[in-house]
Amino acid sequence: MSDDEPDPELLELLRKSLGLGAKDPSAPPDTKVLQHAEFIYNNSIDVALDMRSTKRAAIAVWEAMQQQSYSTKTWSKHELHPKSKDESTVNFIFTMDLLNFSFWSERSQEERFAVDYKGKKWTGYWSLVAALQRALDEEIQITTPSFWANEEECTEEVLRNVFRSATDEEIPLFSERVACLREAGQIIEEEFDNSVITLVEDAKSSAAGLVNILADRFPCFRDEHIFEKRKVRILKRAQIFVADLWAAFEGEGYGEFNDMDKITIFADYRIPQILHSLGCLIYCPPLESRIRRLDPLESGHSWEIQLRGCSIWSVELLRREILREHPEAKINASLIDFFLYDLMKEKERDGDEEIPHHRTRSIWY
Ligand SMILES: Nc1nc2c(c(CN[C@H]3C=C[C@H](O)[C@@H]3O)cn2[C@@H]2O[C@H](COP(=O)(O)O)[C@@H](O)[C@H]2O)c(=O)[nH]1
Repeated sequence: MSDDEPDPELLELLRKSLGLGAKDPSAPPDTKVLQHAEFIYNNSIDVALDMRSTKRAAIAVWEAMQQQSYSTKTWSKHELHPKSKDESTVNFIFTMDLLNFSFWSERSQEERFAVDYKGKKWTGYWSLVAALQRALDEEIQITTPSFWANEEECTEEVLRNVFRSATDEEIPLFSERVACLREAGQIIEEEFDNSVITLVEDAKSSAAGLVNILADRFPCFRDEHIFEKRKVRILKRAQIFVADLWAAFEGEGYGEFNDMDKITIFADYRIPQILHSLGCLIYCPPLESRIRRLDPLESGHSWEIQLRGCSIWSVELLRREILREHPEAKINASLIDFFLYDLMKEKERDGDEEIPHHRTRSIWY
C-alpha cells in the first residue's frame, strides 16, 4: 500500500458512516499481513532489500528444497513433534503456538534455560516442545484448555514444574506465558465449547479465516503494531499455528485449508537473521551495529517493525522469483519459512552465524 493510497481502515469507517454497508461478506477472508508488509517495506529507510541477492537466494533455496524433498512431511519427522493425526495433535500445536515466543537467552549455551527430555538438553523452540511432551509423559494435561483456566488444578507451581529448567535460568517470560494460558483457556471455554477443534472448524477450511479468528478473539495472538502512524498486522503466532496444523496433517483433515497462499512467513527473530546472511536484507549501519552488539531492541520500535515487515516482503519476492523460474512449483511462504528456519538452525549448529539475531523480548515471537 503506497503512501497515496487511502487507509483501508478509514475507507471501512467511511463506508459504514455513509451507510454503504460493510464490505462484501462473501469476499474471501484476508489477513492484511502481506499488504501491511508491503506498506512497511515501502516506508522503511533503515532496512532495505537487495534484489540481486533475492534472485540468487531463490535459486539456492529452491534447489536445496528439491534436493531434500522438503515438504509438509518434514514437519512430523522432527523427533519431538507429535505424529498422530488426531485431536491430541491439534491441541498440542495450539498449546505450542500459544507459547511459541522469545526463547533467546543472554546466558552462555551451557547456562541458558534448557529442558531435560529423552536424555537430551533442549534449548530454544525445542525446549518448549520438549517441556510439553515431558508434561504429557508425566500425566499433566498441559494441552487441555479447560485445565489452563482451572487455577485450583493448574496452579503456578504445576506450571513451574512443567517448565522446570536443567540450568538455573528459568524459561523467559514465564508469567507472560501463564497469562497467555489463562486467557486462552477462558476464551476457549466461553466461546468455543471448550474445544480447539471447534475453533479450527469455525474457520471453515480458510487459513486466513482462522488467523483472523485468533487475532480478533484472542488478545495474546493480536500481533499488531503502529508504524508510520498506521496499524500494521504481523500476526506471527496466529499464522504459524495455521501452518503447523497444515504441515502436521499434511494438508488434510484438521490441516486442510483452501487458501494457504494467504499465509506469509512468520516474522520472528530467526528469519531476518537468515535473510541477512543470504544478502536479501540490508541494515543501516546503526541498526547493524545495535544487532552485532546484542543490544536490546524494544518491541514496537520502528527498526523492529522494519525488520519484521521487510522480512515478510523479502520472502514474498523470493517466492515470486521461484515461481518465475519454476511456474509448476508447489511452493508457499509457509514451506519456505520452515526451510529457512531449519537452515538458520543448521548454520547456528555449525557455528556459522554471519550476524546475531536481533534481541527483542516480547510475547509476539
Ligand atoms: N519463522 C519461524 N519461526 C520459528 C519456527 C520455529 C520452529 N518451527 C518448526 C516447525 C517446522 C519447522 O521445520 C521448524 O522445525 C520456531 N520459530 C520461532 O523462532 C524463534 C525460536 O528460535 P530459537 O530460539 O533459535 O529456537 C521463536 O521466535 C520461535 O517462535 C519456524 O519454523 N519458522
